[in-house]
Amino acid sequence: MPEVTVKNLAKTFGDNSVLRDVTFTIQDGEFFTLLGASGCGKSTTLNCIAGLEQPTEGSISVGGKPFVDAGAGVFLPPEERNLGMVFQSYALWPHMTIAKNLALPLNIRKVSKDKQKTLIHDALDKVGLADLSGRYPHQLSGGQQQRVALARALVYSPTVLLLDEPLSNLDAKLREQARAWLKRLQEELGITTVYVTHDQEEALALSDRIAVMEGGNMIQIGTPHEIYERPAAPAVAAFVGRCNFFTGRVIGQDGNRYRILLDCSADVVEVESDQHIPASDSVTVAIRPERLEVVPATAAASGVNRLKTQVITGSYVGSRYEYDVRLGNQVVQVLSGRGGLAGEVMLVFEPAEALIFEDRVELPEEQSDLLTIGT
Ligand SMILES: Nc1ncnc2c1ncn2[C@@H]1O[C@H](COP(=O)(O)OP(=O)(O)OP(=O)(O)O)[C@@H](O)[C@H]1O
Repeated sequence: MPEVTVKNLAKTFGDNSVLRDVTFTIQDGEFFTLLGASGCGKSTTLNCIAGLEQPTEGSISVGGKPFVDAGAGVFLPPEERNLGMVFQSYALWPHMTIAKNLALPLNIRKVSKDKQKTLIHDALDKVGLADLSGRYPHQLSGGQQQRVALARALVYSPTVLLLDEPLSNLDAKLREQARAWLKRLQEELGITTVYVTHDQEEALALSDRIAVMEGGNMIQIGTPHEIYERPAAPAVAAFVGRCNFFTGRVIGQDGNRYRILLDCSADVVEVESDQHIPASDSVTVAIRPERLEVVPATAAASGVNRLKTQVITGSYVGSRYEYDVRLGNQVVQVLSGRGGLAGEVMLVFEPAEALIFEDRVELPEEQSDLLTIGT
């Protein structure tokens, strides 16, 4: 299975620049996800790989074969790229049986009828639908139709699988099942896969690596663990998982531990970071709700990062309790195992659990909910 190389890709529609200098390499057999808010350029990137869009600048090659090179005037038509593609709308022909739907791409490739039969059976078998080849699409559930669309993309042994939000028409429960199933299938087949989604949970669960996009730029590429634990920018922390942001100023440093005066409450917090941040610099501190803890105000008051706050609301959300607490003029979200807290509480976190970003995030006057950037 080949490697996909995308270099300095740019795309403009008229005056509208929708992709800027996008560069990445997808390893052989990798499940690689393009993640970002609506309109950030995920589908355009995928369509450039598929040959459905022509990039304004840059190049794409698969397994060393040039698919497009804007500078050199190279453009391989989609039908010569041998890629499997599944869209959000499954695009099955309603008046044709499942077997006939799968035969279409084989007819185009002039595969003999005998061979077609075997290939169609094998492809439907891979997605667990070999028994349903004589049915029409309307006789299948949404989840089954989605599998047929996948079988149709696999039937001619494509070199790379391109999936554009293929699970988004399924209801939540089915979607989770389909996710696990798709991941298993991709691993079994070992097929290089490019997946587009705006669903961060889906991206974390499925991917070997994720590329987070914002406004036509790729802002971080990493494993799900890296993206979640070490987001490269506040926008990544906000988009992947939930995150509280606090602006402040560095007022001291001891080794890799920084003392930061928070704007919202004038509290001083301590945060560990390996970056070099000059004193008096304005920074943003980011902490995920599950990395914060709330304890009764009467609990031990000594130690670092113990901040007096007031509970605004507390609710039980199944596995945990979710609190909104007020820290100065800001609302902070906390996910805690501890229930029944009200009134004044102490907000606690470890210096290594927070992140410092040198870019200062614009916070609203009174933050009423978690800040999401770029959505
Ligand atoms: N054919 C087109 N002509 C003009 N603008 C386009 C065209 N196709 C896409 N765009 C614009 O390019 C930007 C990126 O679109 P794209 O579909 O790649 O985003 P996306 O991240 O996949 O979003 P979504 O998840 O909503 O599909 C959008 O602002 C969109 O309006």
